[in-house]
Amino acid sequence: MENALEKLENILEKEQFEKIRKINNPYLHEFLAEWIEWLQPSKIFVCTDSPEDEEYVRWKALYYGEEKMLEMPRHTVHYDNYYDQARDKTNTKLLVPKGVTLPFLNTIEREEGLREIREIMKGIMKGKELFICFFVLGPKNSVFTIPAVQLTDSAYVAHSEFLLYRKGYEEFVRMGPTRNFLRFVHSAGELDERKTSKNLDKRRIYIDLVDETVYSANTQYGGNTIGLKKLAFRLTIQRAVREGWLSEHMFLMRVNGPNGRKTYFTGAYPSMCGKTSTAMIPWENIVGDDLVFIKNLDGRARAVNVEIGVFGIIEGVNEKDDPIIWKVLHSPVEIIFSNVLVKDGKPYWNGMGIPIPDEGENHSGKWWRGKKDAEGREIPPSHKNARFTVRLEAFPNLDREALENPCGVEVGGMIFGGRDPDTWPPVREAFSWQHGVITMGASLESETTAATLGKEGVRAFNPMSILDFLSVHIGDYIRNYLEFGRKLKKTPKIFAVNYFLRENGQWLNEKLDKAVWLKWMELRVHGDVEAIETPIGYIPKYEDLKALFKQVLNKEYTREDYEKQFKIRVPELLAKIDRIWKIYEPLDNIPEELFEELEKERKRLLEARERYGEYISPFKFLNP
Ligand SMILES: Nc1nc2c(ncn2[C@@H]2O[C@H](COP(=O)(O)OP(=O)(O)O)[C@@H](O)[C@H]2O)c(=O)[nH]1
Ligand SMILES: C=C(OP(=O)(O)O)C(=O)O
Ligand SMILES: [Mn+2]
Repeated sequence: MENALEKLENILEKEQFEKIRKINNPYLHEFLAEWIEWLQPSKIFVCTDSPEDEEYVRWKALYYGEEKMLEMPRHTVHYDNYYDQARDKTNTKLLVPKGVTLPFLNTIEREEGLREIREIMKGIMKGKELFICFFVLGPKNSVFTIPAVQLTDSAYVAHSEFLLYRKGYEEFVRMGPTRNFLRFVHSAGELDERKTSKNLDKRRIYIDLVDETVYSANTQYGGNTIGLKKLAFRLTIQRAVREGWLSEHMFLMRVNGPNGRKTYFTGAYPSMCGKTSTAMIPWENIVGDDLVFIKNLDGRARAVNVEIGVFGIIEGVNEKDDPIIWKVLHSPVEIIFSNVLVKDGKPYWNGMGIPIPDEGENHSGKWWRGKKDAEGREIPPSHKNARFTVRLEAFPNLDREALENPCGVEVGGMIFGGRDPDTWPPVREAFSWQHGVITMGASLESETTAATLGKEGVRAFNPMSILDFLSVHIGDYIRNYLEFGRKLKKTPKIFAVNYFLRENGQWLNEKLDKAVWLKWMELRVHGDVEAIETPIGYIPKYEDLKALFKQVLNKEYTREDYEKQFKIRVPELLAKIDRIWKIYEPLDNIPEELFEELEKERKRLLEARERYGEYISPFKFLNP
């Protein structure tokens, strides 16, 4: 019988085969041979780490019409189908062995799922070119490194990955025979005249936890297709829980303290809830904006950015609030804009703070102001989930050393936050690791956004901002978190933030106020300021915030604003504990500490209500 390598020799052109032959890995060869036979591409290109191969992919994205050039050199625009603009939760499923169920997530029995996805993908690349690409997650040559191979017939997807991930071909050559790599098989499927996926009824994202392989078909939107991003995330969560580390939906940034002190923070907020905009605050430094790995190295929690680029939301990016992103988006560095309005070669998006043309091309095709979609809804100039893809090296505020350090950076603080209109104060600190993990991380709720298909603005349970990606039982996931903290010699402090408090339809905070919360948290990590003890954790003292508002934003911060923002909302907080309790109670396998910690918090709130009433001014806790 022919072995896999011989098969590949027969299928691939000589030049391409030589690239594969250099990788001495029968597991890779088998995977490639099997899938190439199944997908039946008409042409195959293997990407090494050379600049020429990357250039080839970039050029093919233009050649096949998946991207178009814009006026500014190195800028391109890509469109996804009008109905393919966000993550498709309904058709994303975890393949699980018979009899296994996982709370909250769509699952399908593995054999059945594999049969279905194979059927959908059979011959799907006829007439198309397959790109075989190698990358690594995390820095190279480190305890964090996870290699991955991507098969895709979308040059746009491959191009995006070259902007977002470290190249991994040489790593595969170096590794030799090993099964230890993640696998992604993607096809955009049949394309329409606008080069967007046509057969959305057959859109599927199937995650095989056994073979560490993710299949994605008949979709182009990055959140569904870029293998190393949210698809790999499901696989790495599983690995992390198995091996005792953390794979998280978090930004990683440096907050600059007094006298040049550098303190690193991670922040877990659900999609579209402020990770990128927080990590991009001009006077602080970004390391990553979406995914981190955290490991216990020598008793300290150390974190790396999984990626090297940003797939960021462009809506609302304007010169005033996001000066750095704004500048990068207007400079001739390599950028893919997706689902924005284009007129005369220039990209435009909602909320960019300058006049937007009344016509052009956007995610709906030819567009004019007032245009309605098939459902009768008016189409805005750009989609809410329109994005930009760019390398981090384009940003002047990048902490390059932290990005490249194979041992990562020590985490001083971990932040949890979401879109919460009425319950949590803007910032607070947990009493302990366990208190933070349970009452902040595991109790996170957030209003749904346009990052997923479906209704927006619905309050939803989203523990650690990870619910959409959770590939293990939530009880095991939380237990691993608690355990991770217990084993550290020094635990990071845990904080919760809320940028989205509303009263009478008005935000209680401005977008840049978060810069002040960050500075306060930095001071707290080092014990430089005191804080007020409340039933739900420590909150800032008015005087400290007043000084920080002046110093950081040159703004007057009034006592009234402080009281309004930081009052302890007992009824909402109690209702929330009830909601969270009810979610966890029926699940088996939830660590007992979770209920204990929630019960203690409930008791503290009831006592406070007894003494001070339902809505408690923070000043009350200062002078009881
Ligand atoms: N009201 C309000 N909106 C914000 C704030 N920070 C970010 N946003 C908006 O939230 C959306 C998503 O932000 P982004 O940082 O890209 O979220 P990510 O997906 O978590 O990285 C954007 O439309 C921002 O304008 C804030 O402090 N207040
Ligand atoms: C790519 C995504 O990430 P985020 O919105 O968190 O930036 C996504 O959710 O589709
Ligand atoms: Mn983001």
